[in-house]
Amino acid sequence: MNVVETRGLAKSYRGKRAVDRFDMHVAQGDIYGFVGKNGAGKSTVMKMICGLVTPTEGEVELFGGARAGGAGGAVCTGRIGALIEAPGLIPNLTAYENLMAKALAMGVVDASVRCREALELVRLSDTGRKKVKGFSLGMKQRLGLALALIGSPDLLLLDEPLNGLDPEGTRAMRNLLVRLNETLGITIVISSHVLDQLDRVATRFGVIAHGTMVREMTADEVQAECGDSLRVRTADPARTLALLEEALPGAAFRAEPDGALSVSGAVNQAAVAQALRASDQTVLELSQVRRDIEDYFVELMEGGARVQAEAPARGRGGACHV
Ligand SMILES: Nc1ncnc2c1ncn2[C@@H]1O[C@H](COP(=O)(O)OP(=O)(O)OP(=O)(O)O)[C@@H](O)[C@H]1O
Repeated sequence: MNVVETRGLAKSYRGKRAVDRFDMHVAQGDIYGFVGKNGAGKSTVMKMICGLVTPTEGEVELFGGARAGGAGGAVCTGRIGALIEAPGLIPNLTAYENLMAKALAMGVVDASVRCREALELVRLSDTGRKKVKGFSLGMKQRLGLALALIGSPDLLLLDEPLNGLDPEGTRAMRNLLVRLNETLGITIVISSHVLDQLDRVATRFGVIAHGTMVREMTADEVQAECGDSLRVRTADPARTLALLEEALPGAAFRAEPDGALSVSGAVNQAAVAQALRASDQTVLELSQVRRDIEDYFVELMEGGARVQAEAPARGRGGACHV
């Protein structure tokens, strides 16, 4: 079952599209890495999912039950915990008091027990009488997460939860998210503009550029696409490209800045070597390289931006595209 599915979702601010024709699919149990540059539309999408912002067009389906636009959002908000923008902590209260304030406002049964459990989960049980204004950024982020956990949500929406954390804080937060996902079965959507914060935890990725979904893929698909490629350098790159394109129809080629060719897809080193030998090319280099995941996502984000820039003016209410 998809916990979140959006269809043709769009949001305009003062006539300008922040999100457009946006289709997203988050399956139950996913840790969904939602990746996009600053201003790509991640927060706006997350706010529409949890009902904080009303879509201009399209719909959000949550937990398999359709709801059009912002209508009906209240039905599901109890099942969603969100940490979007600042966590809204009260600086003069302790961690426990902050949690209790929210739990009581939500009418949570056994509020005290639930708050202590949440503190335990985020490893803040030992903060006692310390006021939140004295917390580190990492502690505040973890308390923000504990606030989002009040009400025992099935889905967590976390907007840039790793922003500004030092390496230790980042690791603690990542481990915590994996624990919540694995032990409590919570589906988690985490947005970030920095991929290396996500690639160790996400099981699925969605890449957004200029408000539109560029690509969704599982972590395994990303690994496969970032798998080994070949680097070929010869004295005559243009001729080599023409030759390899003809000899290896299943391969994809990319010119590197130094004149080398990167060859990926259904191809192996022996096939390339054979094609080059057959044409009497002088081979300066033929080696296997692993593609950098960060580079791959940047290419996707920039590819999406190009598609967006080249797209003709659209009418309103069109079909969904991925
Ligand atoms: N309330 C608003 N009023 C007007 N424009 C807005 C509003 N909220 C967002 N926008 C615009 O919508 C676009 C998408 O913003 P959004 O915050 O969703 O992006 P983001 O991917 O979350 O960026 P960041 O990583 O910087 O948080 C931006 O151009 C932003 O300026």
